[in-house]
Amino acid sequence: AIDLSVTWLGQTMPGCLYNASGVWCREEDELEALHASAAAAVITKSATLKPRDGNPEPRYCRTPLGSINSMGLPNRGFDYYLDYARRYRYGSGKPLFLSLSGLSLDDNCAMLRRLAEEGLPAVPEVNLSCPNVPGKPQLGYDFAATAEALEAFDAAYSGLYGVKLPPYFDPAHFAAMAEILNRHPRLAFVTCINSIGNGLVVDIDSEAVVIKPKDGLGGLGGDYVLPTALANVREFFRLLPGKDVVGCGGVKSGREAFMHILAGARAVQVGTCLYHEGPGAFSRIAGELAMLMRVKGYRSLDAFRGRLRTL
Ligand SMILES: O=C1NC(=O)NC(C(=O)O)N1
Repeated sequence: AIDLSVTWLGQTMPGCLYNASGVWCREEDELEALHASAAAAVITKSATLKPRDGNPEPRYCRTPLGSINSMGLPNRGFDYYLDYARRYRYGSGKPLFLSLSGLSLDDNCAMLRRLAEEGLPAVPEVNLSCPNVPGKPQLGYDFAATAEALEAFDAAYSGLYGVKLPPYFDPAHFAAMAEILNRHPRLAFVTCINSIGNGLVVDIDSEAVVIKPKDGLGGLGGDYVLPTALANVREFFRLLPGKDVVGCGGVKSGREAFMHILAGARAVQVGTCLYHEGPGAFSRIAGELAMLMRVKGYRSLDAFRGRLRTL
């Protein structure tokens, strides 16, 4: 039999696929649908301390190659997701991750401290990479600010946590970030990647952009981002010994999930594809991955994780 289970963060989850933060996870009924699906874990929409409406619509658009979004962190606020985390069924074996995207370092630390006080099994994934809040540059592109933030996170939260990284495009940037991330032993995982920020999709019929915020600039997902996502997974897999890398970006079938794991991913998140297919995507993709493994003679993910060959 094919084993798709993943052991990390001191627990074993029944599979390797779950949602990317932001997709199918803002409302409790969405989260419950994910938990009831073949998703092996659940992560909540990035929370800010207070509820947010987000950016004006249209703010999401599907394209033949994926998606563009400038949601602007619309969410129910930290208390809503903390309340959900209090009632979540951890006994299912499906971990719950809380995505935190504070609008300031103080907000991120306040949320981490509140979460620590609760002593819940939920694991924080701190979003360093939202590209869509006007006036808020992506923290992950400011190395000094990232270094300062991680020191503060360590002081605010005594458990294991992760960060959601933006895509990087230069070996010097991979090295600079790895040097910072490797200072933090309780930073247990990085999720690579968030959307490729500030793309521009043009509709030639209307001769206009397709989303309203930021004059049409938005984060790209889907086929557009797969090679960049795989590069970030493989580089951080090499550069962060002892940490896990979660793959996110361009996964729409067992093939891309296989690629992410081959590149080193411990687990794999699904965003754009989930947005359009719904939670049924998880059983389809898991089945395709299992079939691919069977054909190749792999019985578990450990048999090929990180074994991407170079020439
Ligand atoms: O981190 C984020 N990445 C995105 O692509 N969009 C959302 C958002 O805009 O809320 N946040």
